[in-house]
Formats: sequence, C-alpha cells, structure tokens
Amino acid sequence: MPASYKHYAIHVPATTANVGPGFDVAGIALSLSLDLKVCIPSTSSTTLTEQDYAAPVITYSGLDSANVPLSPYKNLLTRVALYVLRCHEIPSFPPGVLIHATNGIPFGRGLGSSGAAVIAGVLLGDLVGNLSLPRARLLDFALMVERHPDNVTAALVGGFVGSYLSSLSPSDLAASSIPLAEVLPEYPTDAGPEWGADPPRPPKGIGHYVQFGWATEIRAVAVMPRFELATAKARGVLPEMYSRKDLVFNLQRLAVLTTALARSPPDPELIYEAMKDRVHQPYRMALIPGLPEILASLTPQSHPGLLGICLSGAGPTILALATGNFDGIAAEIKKIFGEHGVDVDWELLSIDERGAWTEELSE
Ligand SMILES: Nc1ncnc2c1ncn2[C@@H]1O[C@H](COP(=O)(O)OP(=O)(O)OP(=O)(O)O)[C@@H](O)[C@H]1O
Ligand SMILES: N[C@@H](CCO)C(=O)O
Repeated sequence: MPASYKHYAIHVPATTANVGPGFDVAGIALSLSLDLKVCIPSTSSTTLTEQDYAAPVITYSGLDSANVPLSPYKNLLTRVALYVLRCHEIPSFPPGVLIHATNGIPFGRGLGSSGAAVIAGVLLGDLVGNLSLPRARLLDFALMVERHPDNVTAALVGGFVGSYLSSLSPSDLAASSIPLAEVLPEYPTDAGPEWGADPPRPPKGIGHYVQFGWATEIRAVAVMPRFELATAKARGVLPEMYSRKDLVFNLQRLAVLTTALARSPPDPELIYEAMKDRVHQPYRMALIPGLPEILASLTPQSHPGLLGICLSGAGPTILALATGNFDGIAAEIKKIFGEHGVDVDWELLSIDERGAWTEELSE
C-alpha cells in the first residue's frame, strides 16, 4: 500500500442532445452530474512496463451503479482512459489508482450518461498520464469514441452548444472509422492486459463548436420514463435519406432556435414552433409510448410558461423548456405517459455553463 495519495475530483454534467431540430448538432449541459474521485499514489510513475501492470480499483455509488461493470477493462470510463494513455505510449494505469464514481445521470434515458462517461474517461486518462491536453484535443479523443458530437461537446465545454465534425482527409477518415471495439479493446481481466498494437490516434481537429447565448430564466423540465432506450437501438430506426422538405423544415427552425433561446424575455410562440423536428422524432415514436400525444398536446397556450418540447437525446426522456408552471407541465407529461403504462420520474434542471472540470483535492 503506498504511503500517500494525491486526490482529485472530475466533474462532468449531464446533457440533452438534438434540442428540437438540432439532430446530432445541438446540445445543452444540464445540472445533473457524473463525479469521480481519483486517488493516485504520490510515488507512481507513468513510465511503466508490462511487468508493472496493475489494474485500478473502481467503485460506484448513485444511479444505476449496480449495472456497471467494475472490471477496468470492461468499464467505459477506464477503457476510454486507457485509450488516451495508450495513444501517448503509456501502456497502463500506474499501480494503486483508486476511482470512485458517484453517478447522478440515469443510464439510457437520453440525458447523455455515455457522453459524460466518455468525457470523464478522457479527463481521467489526461490526469493519470499527466498529459495536460488542450480542450480541443480532449474533444478529439471523445469523438473517436462517441461519433456524434452533440452530447460530448456540451458535456466538455458546458452551456448551449452547436457542433460539427470536420471533413477528414482519406487517411484520417480511415483512422477515425476504425470500429469502436478496436479503439476501446476489452482486455481479458484475469490474464492481464494484452499490450497488442498501438490504437489509432485521433486525427487533429475532428470537432468544432460554438457556444450560443442562453436566457437565464429558461429552465428544463426533464421527464424520465423508468425504462432504458439504448442510443444504438434508437439510431437504428432512423432512415438513411431524407426529403428536401423535411431537411429545410429542420434547418429553418434550427437557425431561429439558436438565437431565440438567448433572447430575454423568450418568445414562446417563436420557440415552440422552432423546437419542432422531422429528422428523428417521427421515427422514434414507435419506441416511446405516448410520445406523439405529448408532443401534440402541450403548447404555450395550454400550459403558460412552456416554451417548447422535444425528445431529449435519443429518448425516452422528454425535455420541456419553460420559464414557469414547471409542476403543471411535468404533471401533464406524467399523466400521458401513465395512460400508456409508463412510470416516470421528473426533475427541474438548469443549464450548466461550466462543463467538465478537474480539481485537486486537499485531503
Ligand atoms: N458512468 C458510467 N460508467 C460506465 N458506463 C456508463 C456510465 N454511464 C453510462 N454508461 C454506459 O452507457 C450506456 C448508456 O448509453 P446510451 O448512449 O445508450 O444512453 P445515454 O447516453 O444515457 O443516452 P443519450 O445518448 O440518448 O443521451 C449504459 O448502459 C452504460 O453501459
Ligand atoms: N444525437 C444523438 C444523441 C443521443 O446520444 C441521437 O439522437 O442519436
């Protein structure tokens, strides 16, 4: 057992992705979080050989913690951290690292739990490897793992964010197209790590973003059904091709929405229409009982205070942006879900402007 440890904390916010018509583009960081406490032996070295291999010990508390694999070679956080380390010629965690995760983001509900875990993993690798990577490079690593930028960008930088992926050169495209299973190898646990070939480095500058303004009186009512919907499944129902009419419908609304949510006081009529979508919600309705009725029946007229309503991320959570009447809005959504046999929890959330951050703790 090492004589002393250095203690750190890593904080990553939840996110809602898509934001109305902004499929794979617009995300908002919200006031739920994944928090890691990381203890690193003061004496540890990053110049390890295979003989020095020692797996970190991971523990969890909070939401869905019973469902997380604790093997560092299966857990998403540590697999991502290992990927970052191995891209910097550091083959493993230094011996004796302890990680405790306190999870406040429910899994598979459309509130960016996997995006938060990916960002936490990138920050963990950066911390343990003593790498001090700039934010843009941290984002490159995150985008090698989660290929749509809306959750991870908002989780990393905070606020209401729009992002796009660069057009890559053919060789960079080949590197970034390597299957995730190869980017994040699952090593056998009992035999120790297989050092194998170096993983593909992320091309530089994969993702670009801009932070939009946000009217501070706007809050987010998140109504979370008590069932998980895996993002992969919810992406599987989307078509490959869209009509020009539907694309223009979304582009027109997104252009208006990004500025409308920054104006104070917010204009409910403008925002309500600008939060409509024809790119993902219509196709995901079959996966979320009650979604068509919820989107059709709550309006700024029926529920004063409501600004707009949409699916949060890949669902099944419903996101209602509002300036008041939060209980009334949540109660109506809960009622409609109830009529479809779906139990829910709900939370009133604020925007998180800070994004992800790491601190050294004194104890
Ligand atoms: N803190 C965590 N630690 C380890 N694994 C996690 C953590 N958070 C999420 N995961 C993994 O990610 C999965 C959920 O990812 P998924 O993309 O399906 O949903 P989501 O990220 O919650 O929703 P969305 O992407 O629509 O916002 C979980 O089932 C779990 O395997
Ligand atoms: N833009 C993504 C967010 C979910 O992670 C989707 O809707 O599939």
